[in-house]
Amino acid sequence: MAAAASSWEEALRKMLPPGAPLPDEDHLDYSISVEYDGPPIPYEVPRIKPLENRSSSSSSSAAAAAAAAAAEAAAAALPRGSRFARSRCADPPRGAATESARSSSAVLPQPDSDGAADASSASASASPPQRGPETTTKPDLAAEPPGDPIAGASPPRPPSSSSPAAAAAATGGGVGRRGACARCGKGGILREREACLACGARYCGDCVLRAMGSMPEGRKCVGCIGRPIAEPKRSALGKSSRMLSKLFSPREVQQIMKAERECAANQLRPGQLTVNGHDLTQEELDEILGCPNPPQKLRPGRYWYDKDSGLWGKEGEKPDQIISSKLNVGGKLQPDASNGNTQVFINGREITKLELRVLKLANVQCPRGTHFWVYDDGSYEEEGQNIIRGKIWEKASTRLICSLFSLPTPPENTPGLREDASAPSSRLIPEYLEQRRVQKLLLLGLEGSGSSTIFKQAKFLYGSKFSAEEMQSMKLMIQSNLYKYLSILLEGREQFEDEALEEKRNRGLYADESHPSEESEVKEDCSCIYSINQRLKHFSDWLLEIVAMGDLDAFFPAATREYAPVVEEIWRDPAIQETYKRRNELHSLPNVAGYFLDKAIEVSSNEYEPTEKDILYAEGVTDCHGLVFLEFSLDDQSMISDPPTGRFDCPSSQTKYQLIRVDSKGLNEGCRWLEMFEDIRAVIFCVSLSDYDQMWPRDSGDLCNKMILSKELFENIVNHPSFQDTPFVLLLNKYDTFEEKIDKIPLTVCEWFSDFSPVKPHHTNQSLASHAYYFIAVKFKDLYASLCDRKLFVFQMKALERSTIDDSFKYIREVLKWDDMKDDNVFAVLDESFYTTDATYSNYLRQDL
Ligand SMILES: Nc1nc2c(ncn2[C@@H]2O[C@H](COP(=O)(O)OP(=O)(O)OP(=O)(O)O)[C@@H](O)[C@H]2O)c(=O)[nH]1
Ligand SMILES: [Mg+2]
Repeated sequence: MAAAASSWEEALRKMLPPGAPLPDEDHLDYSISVEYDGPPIPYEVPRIKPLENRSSSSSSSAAAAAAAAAAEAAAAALPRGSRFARSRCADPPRGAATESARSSSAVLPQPDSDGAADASSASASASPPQRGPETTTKPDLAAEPPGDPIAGASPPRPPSSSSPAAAAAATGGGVGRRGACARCGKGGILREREACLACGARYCGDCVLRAMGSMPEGRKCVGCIGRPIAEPKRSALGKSSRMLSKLFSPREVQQIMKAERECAANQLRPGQLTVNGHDLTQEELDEILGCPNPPQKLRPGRYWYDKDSGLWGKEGEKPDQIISSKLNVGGKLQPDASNGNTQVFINGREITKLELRVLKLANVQCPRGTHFWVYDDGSYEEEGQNIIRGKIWEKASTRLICSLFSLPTPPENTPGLREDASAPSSRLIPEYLEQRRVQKLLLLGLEGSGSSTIFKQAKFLYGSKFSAEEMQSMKLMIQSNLYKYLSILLEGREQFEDEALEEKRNRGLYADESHPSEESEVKEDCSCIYSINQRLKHFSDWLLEIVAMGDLDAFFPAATREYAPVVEEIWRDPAIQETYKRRNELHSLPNVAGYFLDKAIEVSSNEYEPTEKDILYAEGVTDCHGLVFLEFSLDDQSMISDPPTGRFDCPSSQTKYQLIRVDSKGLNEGCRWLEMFEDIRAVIFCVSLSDYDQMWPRDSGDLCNKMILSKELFENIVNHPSFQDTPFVLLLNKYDTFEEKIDKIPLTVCEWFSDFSPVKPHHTNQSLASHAYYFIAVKFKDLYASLCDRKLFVFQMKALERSTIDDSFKYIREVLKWDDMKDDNVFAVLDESFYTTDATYSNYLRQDL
């Protein structure tokens, strides 16, 4: 055991930066991702072993066993062959098994004594559910050994305050530890539980069937049957759990879930909903819930509803969904229903700023004072004009824009749904599931950080092709970039020439004093290695003038072919080649300049078609107003940690992602795009590691270190109100260039990193680049924590290597899962274990890894 622990420690030590202490069980996290590319590990990664539930040992030793098993299980969450070593830069583990277990809790919120678990336990104690009439119970359940878990026929029993264990469990104190089973009083917070949707009492796998019986209304204690569910649990309705799938066949689970969703007791009640200012009656509620396309995830609250278009939203907010139109429910739609202030109206409602912007993007003319009439198929006309001007949601691009900005679109099959009205289960259309599963990822970064390369790589990777139109504009962009690169070189050449001649002159003057006879020689020699001939000089002056006037785009690429031979000639000229050797000093010259200038003639030809590599290397990406987006799926089977098996309630194993890239100009211009995004799942912020010695002009024109500019942009984005609760992933890009550079140029040239002083201990063979990488990662993490007191996730990448992009998206997917778990509170996940949130956590409990 000790040997195993020390080998784990050794393995872990190799992954950490030299000198970093081994992580402490309480502080371990996964938030810096590094790729483990060492040799295969010579030992088995520990895996979970089944817990012996029926052990008669004391509760404390059972708890110890449970903790050990959970620890082991958590260690198994590092999948065999995983390329992601989860490492951390603080404090020591004791053996990797316990360590990984802690690491999961480090990513997740710690138990909170006022948390949901307690709340529901407390509610159980405050109002103990009544016993069902058909229930018979045994006298002392705490003393009773857990029976056969499949003994569904055994009499169920709700938690009873007369049972000491249950009472202790309910109050969260005494023998019953937090999260202990409300029936047998055993187990701790790490044990899996099923909770009653009404009273919140939690039961272990051995007791759940006895407590809940055949579940005619889903997961409720027998005594709670007929009672309404607790509202916070509404989102859990119909979502099964691991425990149920262990206890029942998939078909039975389906039936229980159907009952849970559809039984009368679990539905909303009339007084809970207000629509257009009127409380709904039972009939109106029935009409809403029974319509072909009812509101999804309906909760008690105040809503507005536009009968003509079907638009539906929360009072004072933008539309949220499009439901069936013409329902006879609620009062009259008020102009201020959604709190709009645009002076543009749809069916009498003043629309919100966001709706107006999207309408404009969709090319709908809507000056102030316009009153539209919009019908449920999206066709619209101006009030009183009787001419249908088009259909708002007709174009796929408009639907995508709506989806990017979280505005609803009618389901594709809206008309067809009417016919299915009689079948209640047809309401659970997969499309809604799909919609729910779209995750928006916002990709940002300073100019040149690599965000468009990442975007393009994702496009190549996940199968979406560049259209002919995009290819054409990519070609024009590459062609005109040739001139941009050339102008940077020519400008640099002029500067180097001036400096060289100046130096020569100074040397000449010096020589003049000591050797007056050389004077005339020096005066005559006014050329140097950076000098070009008159013809090229003429071209150079002309080009630099165009650039200075900002007219480059007007001249090129129209002039591309005409000047291609000159470009080629200048590029090959020794003076330019000498200048190119000093490209480190030409900060605005991208690394790819040489690549494209080398093939100037080919690129300039009419027939030129950019290759995949050209597209990747090209700076920027063709876009619309600085915004590009891409929709793709990741095969959930390829998760870093494997998904649970047998997920019967999740038909699609593909989560859709929308990758949205806003270019740096869009960010500079008052972040105008950012405020339009609402439900961004994660902000992916890209930083070029190799920027630490680069200078870049601020808006004011003053030069500033580029890493500092990245830092400032990062701070602005983190502080942006749109992203207050959004997880951030930092992609530290261009690690390849960074590795090359770091040995030549010290990291301390950037003042933010002036305290970098690596000490290389003997026991690791980590490179300077890897030290420096960690240092930068931790700088950003500390900065982030100081701004918002959250954890920043960091990923190292080389965007030109496609595999690192794939890995980064898989890492991001994991981050989203961790974030989901955080939202739902891991203890709730453990206790209620709904599939929607447990994909990662389930690995800690699986036995078949
Ligand atoms: N060596 C190296 N070059 C990279 C890497 N990632 C991107 N580049 C290059 O860096 C340059 C800038 O990358 P972009 O993706 O265009 O940067 P950006 O963030 O989109 O910046 P703008 O397009 O200027 O807004 C391009 O020439 C890329 O080919 C990398 O990991 N390593
Ligand atoms: Mg770019």
